[in-house]
Amino acid sequence: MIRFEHVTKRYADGTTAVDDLSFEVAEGELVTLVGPSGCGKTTTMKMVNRLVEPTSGRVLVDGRDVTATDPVELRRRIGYVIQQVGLFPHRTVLENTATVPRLLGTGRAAAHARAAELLDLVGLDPRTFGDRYPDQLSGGQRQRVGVARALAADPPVLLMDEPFGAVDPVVRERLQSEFLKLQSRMRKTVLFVTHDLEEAVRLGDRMAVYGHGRIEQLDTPATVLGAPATPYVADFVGADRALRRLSVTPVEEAHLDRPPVVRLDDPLPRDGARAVVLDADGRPYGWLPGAAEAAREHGTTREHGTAPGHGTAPGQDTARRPRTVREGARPMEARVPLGGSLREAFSAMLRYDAGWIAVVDPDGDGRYLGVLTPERLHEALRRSVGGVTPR
Ligand SMILES: Nc1ncnc2c1ncn2[C@@H]1O[C@H](COP(=O)(O)OP(=O)(O)OP(=O)(O)O)[C@@H](O)[C@H]1O
Repeated sequence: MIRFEHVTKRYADGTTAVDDLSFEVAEGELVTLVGPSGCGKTTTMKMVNRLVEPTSGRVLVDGRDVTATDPVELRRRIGYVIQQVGLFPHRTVLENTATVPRLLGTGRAAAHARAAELLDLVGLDPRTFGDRYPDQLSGGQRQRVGVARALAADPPVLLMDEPFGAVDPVVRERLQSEFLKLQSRMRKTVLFVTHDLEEAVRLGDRMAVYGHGRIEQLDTPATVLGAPATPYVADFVGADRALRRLSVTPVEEAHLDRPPVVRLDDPLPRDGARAVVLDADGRPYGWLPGAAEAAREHGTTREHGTAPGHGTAPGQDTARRPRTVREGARPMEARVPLGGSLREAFSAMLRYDAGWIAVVDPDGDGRYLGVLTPERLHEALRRSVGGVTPR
């Protein structure tokens, strides 16, 4: 747990970087600090591991005033990830990752084994990357090593200062997703500085919006976006905050439709409605057009007689018509986990031009739970951005 009590930092030249700051990051919580350049985010963070000392007030980590702790020992207990990752150029990726455990006295073999585990955890195969040097990695890979290295001593507290700042938006989004997955397992206490509002919204259990040296609002992303506390925050989160809310509004049970379900090995229902097709493990496999829909399509094919690879010999139409669910099933690629964001669902719907999105169990094996239709998605979107609740 990290606690700031009336902390002020005035630099020697008189700049007040942080002004009477009080807030707390609970154990296992990830708080993002977001705000314009120069508003004191980095200074706040550096006061936790004593790279900067407060002018007044106290910073406590796990109840202990950091100024009463030896800075070297403190920094070993607090993982620190920065944008310019600061890897040692003449050490391999594995050696870089094992740095802190080695400093803490762990034997070489054990430290390397742990480092290999961590590299794996952040998505770098230690057999491929372990023996490389930092300049043989891409920017995104270096960032991952930075995260792995910060985790190596298993610190309860992580400070992350624009850790994904140096990579392009696509890689950044992937690193964010992976980090979220990791955090849901590790539950570290994290202070995460970013310029990027999307990132702050996506990653934070809570987000602190900074004005000059002060926090203007500290709350869940949904609340900051939905009910900005001050005109400054409203301005900062922008006019399109309603849209941003989509990123933080989860797909819920109540949004789901439950059309008929058939199994892959079932016989084809004759007069059925459109159905969802599940495989033997209860995962979505595809969808089956309703009888009327299928007949319409076959009618069209017969009329034009142009289906590729088929002649016009009598009886072929019947042969072409599927007889089992497996033959008749069409792919259903668009899927989101329950609890995934409406934004994710919306973008899957657009990407696959899909009428149905399969909603699956987020834990384990992707079991089918229901579908999200365009109508239900629309309804959920309207509710999320504060529109009229449909009756
Ligand atoms: N060592 C220093 N001496 C004097 N002023 C400093 C020092 N470090 C930072 N500042 C000033 O303190 C203020 C806050 O800086 P800080 O780096 O904490 O902001 P930030 O919000 O992290 O900015 P950015 O997003 O640009 O990194 C700025 O006005 C900065 O110029």
